[in-house]
Amino acid sequence: MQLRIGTRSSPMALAQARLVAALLSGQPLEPTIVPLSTSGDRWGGSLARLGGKGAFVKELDRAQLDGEVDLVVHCLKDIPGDVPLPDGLTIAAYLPRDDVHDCVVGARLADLPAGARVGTSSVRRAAQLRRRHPGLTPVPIRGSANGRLAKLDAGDFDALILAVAGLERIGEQRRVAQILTTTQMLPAIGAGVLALQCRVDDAATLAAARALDDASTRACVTAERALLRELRGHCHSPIAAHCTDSDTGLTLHAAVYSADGADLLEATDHGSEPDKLGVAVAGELLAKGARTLIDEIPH
Ligand SMILES: NCc1[nH]cc(CCC(=O)O)c1CC(=O)O
Repeated sequence: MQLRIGTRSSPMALAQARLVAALLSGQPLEPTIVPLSTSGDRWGGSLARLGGKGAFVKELDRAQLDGEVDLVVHCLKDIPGDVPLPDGLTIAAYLPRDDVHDCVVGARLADLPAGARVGTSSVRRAAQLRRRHPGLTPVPIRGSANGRLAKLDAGDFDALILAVAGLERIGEQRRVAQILTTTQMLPAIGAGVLALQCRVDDAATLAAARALDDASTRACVTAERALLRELRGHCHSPIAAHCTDSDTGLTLHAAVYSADGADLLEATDHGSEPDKLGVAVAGELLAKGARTLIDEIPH
């Protein structure tokens, strides 16, 4: 049976699709990769003007609903948290979480001089950077991870903040100068997790994808995404969270920042039911005033 995997065309997305194809290959499946170009990839301007991060996933979703592809591989981090998945689509599997950390490329943060330009477009990363390193200047950057590395090499920036998992996927992990601990840089919701999306009526693809689902990762990201949903966070929200799973159950730690990093609200809770845990931690953050910080930043 042929199984067409739809993906964005960036080197990172193609690497992810190849990884999933390798995991799925074997009788009776013959995975093929169908690279699609999304308006998010073609557009060089501000993502906010294109409708946010959703620009990267919307067109893949449409191609899948139209039957052009059978399986779509998304970075979970890129799937909007404030809107439900389109009707007719479901996440059949979450692959085991890769490295969840952000890192610095080009220099260690402590070695950078005052005023150094640190490339990141993430409100979450910029807020945490401003909070811990007020002397450094976060500067917006767009494009694929490979494109960002090229801009660093061209001298446009003094350092970059990127996800370790992304650099590993494009074979550039040697460029990591400093791994940031989750205390130094609390990760994005869903960081390091690949989501395998299927049509709800496609039993054959669903069955193949479900075999790759990692239950522990599913529990953790279900808690993280329940939090995001309750906070009504969008891709420009300064929200960070990390859920871990151990013998004693799930622990969800979450934070909401002001864009300048001056304000920080934090909450941590334990539990065994992922959705309830996410709702509980979101409730604590809202009780502390998270709504005001989140709504300060335009969608
Ligand atoms: N926003 C783009 C994006 N989406 C997922 C990853 C990396 C892999 C991951 O965390 O799943 C990246 C690149 C980055 O943030 O450096």
